[in-house]
Amino acid sequence: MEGIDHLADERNKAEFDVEDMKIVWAGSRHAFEVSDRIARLVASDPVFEKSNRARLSRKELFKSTLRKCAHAFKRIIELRLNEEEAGRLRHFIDQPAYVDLHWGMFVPAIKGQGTEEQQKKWLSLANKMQIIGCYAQTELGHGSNVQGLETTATFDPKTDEFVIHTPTQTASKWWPGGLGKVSTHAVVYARLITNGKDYGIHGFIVQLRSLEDHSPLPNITVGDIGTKMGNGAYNSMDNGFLMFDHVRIPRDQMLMRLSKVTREGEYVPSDVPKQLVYGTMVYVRQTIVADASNALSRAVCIATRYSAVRRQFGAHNGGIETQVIDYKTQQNRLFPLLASAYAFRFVGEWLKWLYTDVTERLAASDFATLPEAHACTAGLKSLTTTATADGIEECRKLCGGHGYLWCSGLPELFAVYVPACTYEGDNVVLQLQVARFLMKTVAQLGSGKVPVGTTAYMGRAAHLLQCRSGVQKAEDWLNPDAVLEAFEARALRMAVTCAKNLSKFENQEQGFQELLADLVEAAIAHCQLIVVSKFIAKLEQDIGGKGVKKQLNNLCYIYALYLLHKHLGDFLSTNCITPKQASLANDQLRSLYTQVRPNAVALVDAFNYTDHYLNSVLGRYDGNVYPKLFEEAWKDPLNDSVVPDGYHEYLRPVLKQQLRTARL
Ligand SMILES: CC/C=C\C/C=C\C/C=C\C/C=C/C(=O)SCCNC(=O)CCNC(=O)[C@H](O)C(C)(C)COP(=O)(O)OP(=O)(O)OC[C@H]1O[C@@H](n2cnc3c(N)ncnc32)[C@H](O)[C@@H]1OP(=O)(O)O
Ligand SMILES: Cc1cc2nc3c(=O)[nH]c(=O)nc-3n(C[C@H](O)[C@H](O)[C@H](O)COP(=O)(O)OP(=O)(O)OC[C@H]3O[C@@H](n4cnc5c(N)ncnc54)[C@H](O)[C@@H]3O)c2cc1C
Repeated sequence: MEGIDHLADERNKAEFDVEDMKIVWAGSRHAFEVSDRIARLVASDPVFEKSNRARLSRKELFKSTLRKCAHAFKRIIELRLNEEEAGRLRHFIDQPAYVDLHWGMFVPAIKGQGTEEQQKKWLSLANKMQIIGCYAQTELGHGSNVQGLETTATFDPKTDEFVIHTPTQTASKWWPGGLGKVSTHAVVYARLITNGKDYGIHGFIVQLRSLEDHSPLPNITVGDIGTKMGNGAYNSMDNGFLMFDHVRIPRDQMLMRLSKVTREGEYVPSDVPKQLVYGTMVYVRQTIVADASNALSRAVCIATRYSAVRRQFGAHNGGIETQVIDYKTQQNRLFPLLASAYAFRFVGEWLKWLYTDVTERLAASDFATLPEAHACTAGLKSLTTTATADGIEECRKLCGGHGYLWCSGLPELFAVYVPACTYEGDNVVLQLQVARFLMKTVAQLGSGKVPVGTTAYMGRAAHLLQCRSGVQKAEDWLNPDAVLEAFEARALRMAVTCAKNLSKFENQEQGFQELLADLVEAAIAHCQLIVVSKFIAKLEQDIGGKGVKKQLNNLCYIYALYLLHKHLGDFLSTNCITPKQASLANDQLRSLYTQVRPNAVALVDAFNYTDHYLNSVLGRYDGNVYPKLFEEAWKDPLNDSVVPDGYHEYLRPVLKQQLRTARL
């Protein structure tokens, strides 16, 4: 029935103030108000309709994406939206598009790697979208191994130009978003060659298409790489291929903030770490961590509301059946994901702070925290995207059969989200970067160099390598010190074990390759510790609102104790806890589930998602699921006619044939 809130009973059960929790989730009252206003703006604009996305052909979907982007740009200008508001507008439109790469990578790459003069020239064009850019790094043959890229940029001193060339098929750029059909320009990563010497990978601004008629410029071959996983989903994006046949660009289109090539062709190396050429990736990884909680919370919101609506079994004497959310198995799968959504929100906030801090330090020529910023962004990007992709799929299963329908919102969300485990660095490759950082830190223990920041705990190695958990009863697992010590001891012991095993190899690199799987496990343990510790740190902040802190406390310990339960092998094999303590952690976890249960729907309401943004029949705010499932079914093109197209050609003859056979 329209107008009835089928989840009203659930909402009435809440023991905290949802409006206050909305502010905590958003990060500030200001952030909440901006998000709320812009989400409503998008939801009320028919151009941003998306409920029929799965039924569009790729061409129709792509054209609708262009239309949405153009309309968004028009609205941004008409309403004089600022950068923050424009970013929220793109977010709530919720359709991957070339603009994501233009604003998310092309502009940041120029800001980070261009000289002041280059920024002035290119950003003034890019900011007005008089040019549209993408980030062209990955090639057909190499993505993870950036040093293995083959595209060349050879300096020609006669003309003061670089010659950009694709020497082999595997050197073709392949994957850049926005490249296939839209971008007029790209930041192209290529091997810089001058005076016959290869100086490695550098960034160059290259024009790809005419600003008059959009045709590719001479000697440039460009196109879309083809349809990707899922209906709708990431297919609104024109991921592209690109080949250069000796394309010439002026010397001043090399991004020269870090290193330079002079008019004479002399290479002037950077006086700052060469890794800064990877700076855009650090920036984007940080934004991907912040975004993980958006995707996970969205799936959890759908699964929680539907789990409260859905009833199966348990009716006695004709009574009402059990809401599936009341099954402990459902809670054990759903509530850790709810807790993870909040955990990733807070670690994302912290990572943003870390990124801002390192950026300010770099500007003051302090490079000391760059390795840690790289390890944190790489490791947390890997951890949060893996957990989010797996979590979305788990939410689909939590919704039973109906979760598999496109209109549940979950299949498309999964298909859009899952490449986050690959782009901006394959998640295993990124954890190996963390492992290298940890092995270096362990090697320096005892050298007098005190580990700081997220590795500060390693400085307490003497204690952490021999301590035993003091937990004696289930409630002891709600003590932050007990939880932190267990996670710190586990992370340190795993890292030290890897370091010891590495030292048995004469050739360290060979040893590293042999121990890759263990190293990844140690890196994950370190990253999980970061998330747990940042959640605990959040609880130490001044958080107001009726009952809000209590709920966050419950979620924090669900997150930590669920991880402990899931990775019990690590905690037991490193002797950080005993089997009895593990069992107490489980008892505590069950008790926390019971405490969260009456608040579950309100905890997902606190995300403040509009029905437009969720785009899910199962996750509707009013819980009116069943009539709406029917409405969606009737909209399917197969139901346009009672007898399907093809009946006369293909179905009737078969049925007639069967009749004849049956008569024989
Ligand atoms: C909300 C999102 C907003 C906007 C985006 C919109 C949409 C997003 C959708 C899709 C966009 C996708 C874009 C892309 O995918 S772009 C391509 C991304 N590609 C990668 O991520 C490649 C992954 N590979 C690497 O990053 C590196 O090559 C790797 C880290 C694997 C290093 O390999 P290698 O061991 O060969 O290292 P070297 O290059 O020799 O360097 C070693 C040295 O450098 C340090 N290092 C490495 N990376 C960084 C870094 N980023 N920052 C700082 N330092 C770095 C590394 O630790 C070593 O240090 P040391 O041991 O001291 O020598
Ligand atoms: C949707 C999408 C959008 C993208 N957008 C862009 C873009 O805008 N611009 C751009 O430049 N690129 C983009 N990319 C490319 C992306 O960055 C790369 O695909 C990504 O970095 C992974 O690299 P790869 O494909 O070479 O994987 P590979 O490295 O070939 O990975 C294959 C397997 O090998 C394993 N592996 C590789 N190296 C190691 C190692 N050293 N140790 C152990 N295991 C290893 C990996 O774990 C993985 O299992 C995009 C990709 C996708 C899917």
